[in-house]
Amino acid sequence: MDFPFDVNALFPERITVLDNSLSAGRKAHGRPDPLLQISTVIDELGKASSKAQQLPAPITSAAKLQANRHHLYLLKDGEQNGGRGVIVGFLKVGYKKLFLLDQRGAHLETEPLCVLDFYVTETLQRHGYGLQLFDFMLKHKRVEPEQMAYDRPSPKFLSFLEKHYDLKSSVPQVNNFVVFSGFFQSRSVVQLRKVPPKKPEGEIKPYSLMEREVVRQEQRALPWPFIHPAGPPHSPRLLPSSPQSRSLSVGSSPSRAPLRPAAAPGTPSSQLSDSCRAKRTSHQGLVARSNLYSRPINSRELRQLLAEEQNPLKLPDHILKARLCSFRHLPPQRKITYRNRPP
Ligand SMILES: CC(=O)SCCNC(=O)CCNC(=O)[C@H](O)C(C)(C)COP(=O)(O)OP(=O)(O)OC[C@H]1O[C@@H](n2cnc3c(N)ncnc32)[C@H](O)[C@@H]1OP(=O)(O)O
Repeated sequence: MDFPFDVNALFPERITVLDNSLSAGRKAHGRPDPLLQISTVIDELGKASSKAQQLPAPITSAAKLQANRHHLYLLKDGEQNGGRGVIVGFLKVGYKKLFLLDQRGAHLETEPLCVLDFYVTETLQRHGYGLQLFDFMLKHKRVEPEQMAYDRPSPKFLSFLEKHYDLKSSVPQVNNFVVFSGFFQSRSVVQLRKVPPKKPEGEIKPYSLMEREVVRQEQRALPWPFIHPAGPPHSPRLLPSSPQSRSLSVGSSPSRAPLRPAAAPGTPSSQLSDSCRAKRTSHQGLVARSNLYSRPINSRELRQLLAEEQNPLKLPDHILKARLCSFRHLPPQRKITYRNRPP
């Protein structure tokens, strides 16, 4: 990527490390860094990178770099463009607080160094420039590739990591970050801290845990309401906190689509995250519908509810109510008492 100014004068080193000061280090003839030109370079690279990754907007810009404690490594080829130099690419890293799941599904709070953006000019890709940038950064930060987290890595980047650093077995996460199996063995990532256990009334579990649970439950036991909890018969509200509602949320219904297998190594965790979001929404809808009843719903009703949850054209609640009533041919008023009036 060339610019209408002398890249060599702006960036004397082959690889320049920029931080939030946007200073390229050595000041030319005692003058301050030409901030405007450095900003132009960063902004143009950010745009090119987002285009290459088909992102809706750049995730790298001069303004963003100034506002964060990230490091941006900028690689030039000083001999091109009539000796004025061209920019070959960049790599941006920074520390992030992340909640990650280890191989056993334990939830950990971590603060690893993350690769946030990485780009080599199209015409210069697959010439080893990416490796030069990455190796430089590893030495500068004194970190190993498996100790790092990768923010939604592209297929090219995943291929790069596998080829150069033999990183291929990723540990599925519920966020967009990818970590590899060595991550949790590494002592230096042990800003690792176990997240204190959630209260029983806590949130829905991460998807990967839910999947494990449902497999176990499907193998072992019938879901609620086939097994009734030891609770009063007229207190059947499915609270999101109850273990029953959790088993509902993980798809124990026979009518639910087959479970996806655990994310394959290298699969971008964004897909997992999307699926997780969908399942949570479904769970919440299901619980909301179940809450319409002042008694435990039976197995047929449960199946019907699950089927409705899967149906993109969800039925209005009053039709759903009528359908559920028709199961036992009882008039609606004897059958169901609403806790909440239907909309
Ligand atoms: C967290 C993130 O930043 S994700 C975003 C990553 N960035 C992008 O996807 C933007 C477009 N891609 C690029 O800019 C570059 O391809 C980079 C930065 C990923 C790699 O830089 P390069 O200079 O091409 O890497 P380098 O030459 O050192 O290594 C080449 C290896 O990278 C991978 N790679 C690079 N380009 C490609 C490609 N077009 N298709 C598939 N794999 C590729 C391959 O493993 C390749 O080895 P191979 O040629 O033997 O198959």
